[in-house]
Order: sequence, then C-alpha cells, then structure tokens
Amino acid sequence: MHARAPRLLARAAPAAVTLFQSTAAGVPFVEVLKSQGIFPGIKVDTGLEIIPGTDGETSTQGLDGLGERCKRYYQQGARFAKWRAVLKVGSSSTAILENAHALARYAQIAQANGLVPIVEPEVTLGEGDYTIEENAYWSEKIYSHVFRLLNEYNVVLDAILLKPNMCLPGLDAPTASPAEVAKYTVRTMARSIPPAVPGIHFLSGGMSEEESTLNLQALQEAYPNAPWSLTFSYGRALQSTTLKTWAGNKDNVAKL
Ligand SMILES: O=P(O)(O)OC[C@H]1O[C@](O)(COP(=O)(O)O)[C@@H](O)[C@@H]1O
Repeated sequence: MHARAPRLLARAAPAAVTLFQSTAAGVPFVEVLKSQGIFPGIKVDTGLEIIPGTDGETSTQGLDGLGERCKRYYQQGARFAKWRAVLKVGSSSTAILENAHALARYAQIAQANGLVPIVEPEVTLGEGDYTIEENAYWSEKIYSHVFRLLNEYNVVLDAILLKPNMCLPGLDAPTASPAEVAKYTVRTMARSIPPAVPGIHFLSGGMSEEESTLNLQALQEAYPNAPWSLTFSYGRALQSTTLKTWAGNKDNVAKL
C-alpha cells in the first residue's frame, strides 16, 4: 500500500475475493488495512441484469444467499458493504421500483449482519443535452423512492451511508459551474434525504479529478451547516491517474 493511502482513505471496499487474500508477505489484506486505521468493507452485489421489457434498463443482482455471505464477510473483518444500483435521467417506474426494492432489502440484510450498508443509487451521467434541472428532478424522484423503500423495510437510517451522484447536465449540454452543481445537488438532497442519514459520500460518475474536487469543495463551502456530512467515495476520480501512472510497474511507484 502506498505510504500516503492512510491519510486519504477512511475505508476501502475490495471485491469478495480480495477480502480473503493476503499480501506477497502473507499478511491478510484485512490486517494491512486495519493496521493503517482503514475500515475494510465489501462490494456485495453481483452485477447488473437487464430488466426484460425495458430499453436496456438494469436491476442489480445479489440478494440470493446475501445473509450468509454477509455473515462470513463480517467474520472476515468487513464492517461495511456496498451495493450499486444504476439508474438514469428518465428511468422507467419499473426500474426505479425494482432498484429501490433491492437496495432496501440489501441494506436490511447488511444491517442484520453487523455491516453498515452503503446505499448507492447512481443516476448515471449520460449522453444527451438534458439540463441540470432535469437531472435534479430525476435524482430527487429516485432518491425519494429509495428512502420510501428503506423505511418500508425498517432500515436504520442512522446506520447507513448514501453514495449518490451529483446533479449534472447531460454530456451534450454546456457544463455547469461548481456553484450550480452545489445549488441543485444540495437542493435535491434537502428534498429527499432525511437528516438522520449521517453521511452523503458522492461518487465521481465520470467527472474528472479536477471537476469532482471543485464541485465537492463548492458543495461543502456553500452548505457548511448541512445535516449530513458531505464528502466523497470516488472510484474513477481517485484511481484513474494513479493506475495510469503506476501501469503495473513497480519502478513507477515513486512517481505516485
Ligand atoms: O464496483 P461497482 O459496483 O461495479 O462500481 C464501479 C465503481 O462505481 C463506484 O461505486 C463509483 O465510482 P465512480 O466514483 O467512478 O463513479 C466505485 O466505487 C466503483 O469502483
């Protein structure tokens, strides 16, 4: 692990297989993370499947046997779980309900097994010239359904983390300024996310490293008294330059 990683990461969510692996020196990955003050977690969904009768919309799989798996992951040292639902501006009501239901069942099962569920309803950044207002409308609609189902399944809201998208215009529309992104994103959260949720950890969703950083900074500065902590759980915006620079070659580690 890179020496700067512990300063940057509070938690890490490897795939199931990695949770049970060790370093070349034989130290379990879980122990490496714990010794650096990083909470290990686990992605528990098993991927996407097309919902028949829709225009390629997906439902996230992985509920079968989830309780048993969560039990094993907890014993192995995991303390949180992650499940990603993929939605879009203009999602059908079938896709919204299906994904909200699966997120709620997953969160309920994860909590019953001692894991903090990261609930990730991602309204993907797509092609088209839709406006930031349209993205905000669909994001609000989708999050509201997700929370209706979380409540339906008695998920303890104080013990989840939300991983949503920021509100952004379509890829073919003019880009929005960080101030606009902050305004629409926090308005959407204020309308649909209960204050009991402790943290909103945004995904980067295809934003560049710089864009995602500036947008997050704008959000935090504009809303210092937001009821939830506003922070990040970036994938691509954290890893892409690092992976490119490293390129699997240990001689490049010093450049990181
Ligand atoms: O692991 P999954 O569920 O396939 O998700 C893919 C990526 O999407 C994320 O959930 C969000 O990633 P981005 O920040 O790049 O949008 C990452 O954590 C994850 O690596």
